[in-house]
This record gives sequence, structure tokens and C-alpha cells, in this order.
Amino acid sequence: MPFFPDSPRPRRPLRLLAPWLAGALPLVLGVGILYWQAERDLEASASNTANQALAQFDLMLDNVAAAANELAPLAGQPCAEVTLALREQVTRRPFVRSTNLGLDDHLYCSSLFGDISEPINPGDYADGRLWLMDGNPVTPGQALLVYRAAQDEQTALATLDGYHLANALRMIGRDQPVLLQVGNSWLAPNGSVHDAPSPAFAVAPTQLASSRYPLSVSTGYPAGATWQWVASHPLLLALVVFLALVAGGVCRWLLRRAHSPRAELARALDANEFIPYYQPVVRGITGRWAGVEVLMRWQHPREGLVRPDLFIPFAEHSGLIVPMTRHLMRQAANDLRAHAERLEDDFHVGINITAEHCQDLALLDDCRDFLAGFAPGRVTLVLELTERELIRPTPITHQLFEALHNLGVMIAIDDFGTGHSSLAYLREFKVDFLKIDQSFIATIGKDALSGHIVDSIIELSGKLDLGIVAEGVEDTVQRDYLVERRVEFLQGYLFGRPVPLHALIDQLPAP
Ligand SMILES: Nc1nc2c(ncn2[C@@H]2O[C@H](COP(=O)(O)O[C@H]3[C@@H](O)[C@H](n4cnc5c(=O)[nH]c(N)nc54)O[C@@H]3COP(=O)(O)O)[C@@H](O)[C@H]2O)c(=O)[nH]1
Repeated sequence: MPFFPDSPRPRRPLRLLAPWLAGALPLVLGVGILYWQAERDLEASASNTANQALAQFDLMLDNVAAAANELAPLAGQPCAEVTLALREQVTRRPFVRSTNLGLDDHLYCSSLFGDISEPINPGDYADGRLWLMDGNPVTPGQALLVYRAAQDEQTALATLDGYHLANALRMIGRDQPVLLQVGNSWLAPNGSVHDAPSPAFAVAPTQLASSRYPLSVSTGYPAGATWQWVASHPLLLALVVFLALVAGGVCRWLLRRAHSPRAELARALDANEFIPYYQPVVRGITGRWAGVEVLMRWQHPREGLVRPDLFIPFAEHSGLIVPMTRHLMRQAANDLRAHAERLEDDFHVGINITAEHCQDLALLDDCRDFLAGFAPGRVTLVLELTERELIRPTPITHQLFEALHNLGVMIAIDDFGTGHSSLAYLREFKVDFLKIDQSFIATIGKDALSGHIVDSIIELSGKLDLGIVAEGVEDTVQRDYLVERRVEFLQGYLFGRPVPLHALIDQLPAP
């Protein structure tokens, strides 16, 4: 905060943290939503894959089962008579690798070898129908799925080559592993058969059982697949990061604005923290009170009383000086009206006005409102315009100054001698008083050149028929010097410092 350079300001952790929190919120939310979306996407993909695989295996088994079911009634007939039928199924039916017939749990005929003799163990078959084998004597180590169709003592077996199954697993599960589970065995995409529970998938684990055959497929993704999905969407991630940066930036900007000098001044104005102090102006010859200059102070809730030179420049810069001055004039009018009987007639009340205020006809209403509270002739309102800030002559300023004079408001040029006002300028705005800047008064008796400047200003004011006020009179040497030169009004610590209303009332001479 620039108003209070000496004040050790505590750093507010919340204010420092807020932009980070505001930025983190969309980041966390955005990444959370992306993560959730990734999970949904992977689940949908896993379910889709499992459905596809299941449909494919059902289709294969439909062929194999049809072959077995068609052959089963032939079981019991001599092998030589049924070999042709067995081979026909192998030839006609897709996916059927071999067919066999058995009687009383004993295989006696094969499409491949003709007569054979092998026991059948129905317990090897899931639900008595399907057996996933890790190869047979013909193709050891190559997976084989056997379908068993049994009708009483008659049995037909049809086999499906594991090559088709593994190929389907690989084709369908291109993006994620798919496993075929039959009974206690499972087939991996590389064609290997495992006699153990199938491994669990960490992400989107999905298992679908066939409604027609005793088999199921399981699929899913390894750990970290969700984050991989998130990372594979850089545009969405960039959008989230962008939103986080915007949120953090906006929050920082809003906080800065809320704590900007302008916002702080606006808050103080609303809270009536700007109050008038009054410094007496006395008549040079008699030393009697001629009036007061109203000087603004900021009664800050934490910093205490703040000097105007610390905040007036910000008020001017931010455009708040006009409402602040209006507020000050209203307070001063209320203060002084309450003690009007203690004021001398023609009591001068000086108010500092900025050049900006002079471009606004509302100043006329402000002055009217000020004077309306007093009996005619009781106070004279003096608008003090600093010489350091030249007023632009415009139709509005001319209209304003004309009307102000008609209202009886006087114009003083403050800090005279430090700026650039010319004689034409003094005439243009019908100036009534010159206030000699205190820097010249301070050198009286010390610096011959400044003494000449003071003398010249006094002489000039006499020639232009302007009243003169010397400000910053601090000692009797300065006072005597000015009184000797018939300076009309004096202001300075010698006569009184700026004080609040109650102190002013105490100091006011008795009526
Ligand atoms: N636009 C507005 N400007 C304002 C308003 N109120 C004050 N000001 C300007 O702020 C500057 C500083 O003012 P302040 O701190 O109030 O100082 C004034 C006096 O206290 C000081 N002074 C008076 N006598 C003496 C003295 O004997 N010695 C000494 N060292 N200082 C003294 O001088 C200031 C009076 O200034 P001026 O207005 O030029 O008469 C100052 O520039 C104010 O103008 C406001 O409401 N609006």
C-alpha cells in the first residue's frame, strides 16, 4: 500500500494464497473431470471389447457345437461307418478341427485316426460341455477347445483349434489384453493356457459370461492406464491449465483492484474517514482571527491520522478528489454552522480545490450548498487553487468562475511563486487573493533573494489590487516583516496548527 510507506504492513497469507487457490480449483476440478471421463471411457471400451470377443467365441462355438450335436446320435455305430460323417463335419463346419465319437465315456472313433481308444472324463469339461486343453498328442503345447455333446451313453466331441481363439483375442484386444476363461483354465492372447485364476485388471476390470456356453471373457487395463488416457489428451489438459491460469490471474487482478489505492480511497470515502482539520488565518495588523483553511485528514482505522500529501496525489490521479472535496465541504459546513455565532462576520473559509474540479459546473452547487447553511455575510468561501496545477481555460471554467463570483465566492492562488501563473492567468480567472508559498516565508531574514521575491509578490498584489495571504508563518521575525509590509492575512504555526473541530472551537475567540 503506497499511502503508508513507513507502516510495517503484515503480509496477509490468505491474500497471497487466494490466487493460487483460485488457480488450483479449476486445475483440480478439471483434472478430476478428465480422470472421471477417462475411467468412463476405459470402462466403455473394455465393455465393448468384451462384448465383441464374446460374440466372436459364441459364433465359433456355434459351429463346433452344431458339429458335435449332429454327430452324437451316431455314437455306437461302427467307426468305419461313421468316419465319413466325422470328416464331413470337419470339412463343412468352419473352425472345427476334429471330431470324435464315444460310447460310455470311451472314445472309439476319430475323424483323424479312425479307430482309437481313449477314456473320456466328463469332469474335465466345464458344465460337462467345454474343456480348454493345453494341446493334445497331435499338437502338444497348442491350445485346443473341446466341445462335448452327450446324449445318455452317446458322446460326440468336436475340437476348435486354439489358434483361432488366440487370434481373435489378439485382434479384438488390440488396445488392451483380453482373456478367455473356461472352467478353471484361461487362454492368453499368445495362445498359452494357464490352469489358475485369470489375473485381475487394475483399471476398468470387465468380465462377461456367455449366455450359451460355459465360458467368459475378461479384459481391462493395467495400473496407470487412466493417467495415460489423461496424458493422451494434451488439448484438454492445456485447456484446464489455461482455465487455471485465467482463474488465478483474474483472482489476483480482483484482489489487487480491491486493494488498489483507488479502492482503498473509495472505501474510506464511503466510511466517512476523510475529515476536516482547521488552521486559523489571522489579520496581519490586529492578529484577530479572519478565518480558517480547511485541510483534509484521513482518519484511518489502522494507520491513525494520515497526512494529506500521502493520499491527495492518489485521489487526484484516481478522479476521487472531487467527491472527496465535496464530502469535506459538507462536513466543514455542518461543523461551522453549528458554531456560526462564534464566527466573526465575513469569516473566511478556505477550501483547496483541484484543477479537475474547475471543469465541473457541479462545483457551483457545492458552493451554493456550503453557503446556504449560513446567514448572508457570515462566511466568505475562498476556493484555493494551487499554482502548481494550471487551470485550462474552457467555456465551462469561464462560466463557472463567472457564476462563482456572482455567488460571492472568492478565488485564491495557493503556493504562489512556485508555479507558472501569468498576469493574464490571474486576470482571466478574476483571482481575489495570492497566498505566498511558505517556502519563501521560511527564508525571511535568512535569504536575501527570497526576501526580494516576497517583496515582489506583495508589490504585485498591491498593483493588481489582490488580497495577500502569507502562509507558513512560524516566528515573530517573519510576522513582523510581513506586518511591516502590510500583508493583510497571515497563516502559520505561530498562530495555530491545523486542528480538529473541537480544538478549533476551544481556540475560537469568545464572541
Ligand atoms: N486538493 C486538496 N489538497 C489538500 C487538502 N487538504 C490539504 N491539502 C494539501 O495537502 C498538502 C499538505 O497539507 P497539510 O499537511 O495540511 O499542510 C498544510 C499545513 O499544515 C501546512 N502549514 C501551515 N502552516 C505551516 C507552518 O507554519 N509551517 C509548516 N511547515 N507548515 C505549515 O501547510 C499546508 C497548507 O497548505 P496550503 O493548502 O498550500 O495552504 C498541501 O499542499 C495542501 O494544499 C484538500 O482538502 N484538498
